Amino acid sequence: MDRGTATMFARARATARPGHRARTVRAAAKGSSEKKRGRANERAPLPREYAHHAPGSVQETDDVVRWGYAEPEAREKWANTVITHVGDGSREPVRLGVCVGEFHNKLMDRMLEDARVAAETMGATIDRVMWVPGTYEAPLVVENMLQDPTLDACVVLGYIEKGSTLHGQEMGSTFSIIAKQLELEYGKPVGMGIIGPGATAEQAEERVAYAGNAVRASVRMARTFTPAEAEDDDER
Ligand SMILES: Nc1c(NC[C@H](O)[C@H](O)[C@H](O)CO)[nH]c(=O)[nH]c1=O
Ligand SMILES: CC(=O)[C@@H](O)COP(=O)(O)O
Repeated sequence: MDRGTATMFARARATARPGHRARTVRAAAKGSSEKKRGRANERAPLPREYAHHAPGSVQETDDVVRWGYAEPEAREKWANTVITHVGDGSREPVRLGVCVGEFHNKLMDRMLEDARVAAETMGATIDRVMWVPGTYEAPLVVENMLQDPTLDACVVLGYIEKGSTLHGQEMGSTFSIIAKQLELEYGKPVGMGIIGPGATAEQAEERVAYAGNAVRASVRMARTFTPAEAEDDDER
């Protein structure tokens, strides 16, 4: 990480809302409540519509995954370590906001549908969708969605195409830094369903499933880290 980026993160941490960390921990603890335990471990089959998946991605398989640390011969080595997989054991409903770039409208229609199917499979709902001209417009929408107490997480869908200059790279890294900074500031996950930068149209076609990946990741994250005030709102 270069110095400018490190300074930006340091500033974000310094200005993060006071007490947020405590709320996050409380929310995580709440995740193990009776209510959540009741719906634990239900799994719906995942659709396999697209050819390309992130290699080795756990979310992308319905097969039983065997973890090295859980094998009998490894148990002793890990006996004193708490090992968890974020979001596991919870089917808590998660309310998502989705921000989509109009720049590649046809592809985005398909990514949005992939996101919807993934949300449904995960026991989450997409409660709000906002289309923006392109990825550069997404940061303000992400912030707005994270501020909304009726939403638990936000997912951004986009495609940053291969251009002839560094414009796309600049867009991608600027957006990534801001999105992750906002995630830390608000303590709500921001799912990154962005293809590229630098992806050709053919590569983009094969990566529509990045939308579902981002939904599954942010739903799992929200189940563990959703801030207390968003949950409290539900319980009032
Ligand atoms: N070229 C891509 C864009 N460009 C549009 C910008 O995001 C923005 O709307 C414009 O600069 C006005 O502020 N957006 C993408 O999402 N993907 C691209 O490949
Ligand atoms: C990634 C882009 O925005 C792209 O369309 C712009 O192309 P260029 O890098 O040739 O300006």
